Amino acid sequence: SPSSPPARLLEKVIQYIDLHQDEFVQTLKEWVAVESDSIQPVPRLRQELFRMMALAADKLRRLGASVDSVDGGSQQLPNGQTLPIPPIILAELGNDPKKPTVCFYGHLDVQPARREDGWLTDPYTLTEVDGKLYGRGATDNKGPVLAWINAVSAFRAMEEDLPVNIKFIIEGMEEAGSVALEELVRREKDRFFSSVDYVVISDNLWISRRKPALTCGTRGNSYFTVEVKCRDQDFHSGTFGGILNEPMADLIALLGSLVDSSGHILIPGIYDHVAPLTEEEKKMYKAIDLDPEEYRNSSQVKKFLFDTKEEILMHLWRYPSLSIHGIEGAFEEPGAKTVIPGRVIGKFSIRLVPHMNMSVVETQVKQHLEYIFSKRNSSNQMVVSMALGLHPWIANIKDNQYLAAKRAIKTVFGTEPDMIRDGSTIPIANIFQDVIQKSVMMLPLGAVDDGEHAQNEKINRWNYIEGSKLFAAFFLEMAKLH
Ligand SMILES: NCCCC(=O)N[C@@H](Cc1c[nH]cn1)C(=O)O
Ligand SMILES: [Zn+2]
Ligand SMILES: [Zn+2]
Repeated sequence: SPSSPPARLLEKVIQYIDLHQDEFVQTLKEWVAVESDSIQPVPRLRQELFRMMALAADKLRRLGASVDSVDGGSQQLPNGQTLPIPPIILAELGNDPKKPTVCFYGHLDVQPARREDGWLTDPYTLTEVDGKLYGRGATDNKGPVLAWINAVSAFRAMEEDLPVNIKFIIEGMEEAGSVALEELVRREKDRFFSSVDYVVISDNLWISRRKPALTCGTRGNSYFTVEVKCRDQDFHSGTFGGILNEPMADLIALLGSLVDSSGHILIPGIYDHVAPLTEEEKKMYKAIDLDPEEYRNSSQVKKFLFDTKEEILMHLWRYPSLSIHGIEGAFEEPGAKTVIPGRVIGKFSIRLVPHMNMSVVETQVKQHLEYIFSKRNSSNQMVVSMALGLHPWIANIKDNQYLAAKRAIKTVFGTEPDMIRDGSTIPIANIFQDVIQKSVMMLPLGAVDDGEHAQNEKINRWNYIEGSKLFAAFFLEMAKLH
């Protein structure tokens, strides 16, 4: 049919991927075996990250790509130490001006994982149980990066012309805040990115176990610290308890004033600019494949704040949420130490949605906390700062690549995708959209229960292999639309 890719070629590619699936799983096993943890700033793990990036560069070179491993410079740690940042890979395969150029972004660093955290298998030994490939990084994000490479390698192995020009930008510091990435994207705007037409990111999950999805938006995040200080040293509560405004009591009152037990944010004006709910949007939530009971059970939560599918999705995707993350300086070890912390820093963040304004939110938060603090008549000092401001991301789903991806999903999975948003933030999406001004699409491969960042992270063999086919079908559909 005019809307499906050249059927015979796709059939051949699909057959190739099926036949070589054990090799693809073996490569994922080799990549998962590298402890490329970017969070713990220790030299041994940095070496592992460098090894990971070298493995990937080598794989891409063997595919025939020209690869530039761009020096990432160094990272200054709060303790004054510096650590090298692993190189960012810029690679390209094909530069036919008649074809569209699709750039894939991915990351090969992972969250920390230790067997004793509750993993049932060694996190760095990819282990298959009932079709599930368990291992740190299996779904976030080594599996999807390899799925894209598998798709390219299928065309190469069969000596078939690639339907699109391919570029890669692969980093090793995403979990640590994509250190050095934005600067590189800005620097390469008129070089590496000048010929890029589309950017594809596959770094989030479906909302279902079996039904594929296309992501058309993510929430942003404004991350705050609130410091309450009496003095730099701690106190003995026997010697000072009763005669001080205790910083911890002030901080608990401040944090306790932010959100009520129904999840409603208590900061005046915070909902003022949230986009009104439309009828069309309501229909979109209805169409999503999510069983709220199954979701709740598999999350091992007794009760969510909301019962219906529509309410749950809206509160994850289209309303802001406020989360309290932690308190620096609090006494959090086991035991019964009678300390009064002298200086504490509370941390919380607000997930932002269209059309909230970052600087308005910052002012609203600061004014609210100042008001609550002033009512306490405390002699302590309070300082509120917005440590991080990440905007929500909205896709242009009218772009050709969304159409191509929908068609490819239909061909490979035999179904229309769930059109979803994501409650988390993928900051690089806005950077690509704003800096290089190219169309960005999020095309996830992993199932809802893959457990990114958690113990027993996995990707299903089915998702990994069908995902490789999906990317191949997507290349063909993109070529047809060009
Ligand atoms: N499924 C992909 C999630 C990626 C992720 O975890 N992003 C972080 C980014 C962030 C936001 N605020 C600070 N960092 C997230 O928490 O959403
Ligand atoms: Zn990720
Ligand atoms: Zn992650």
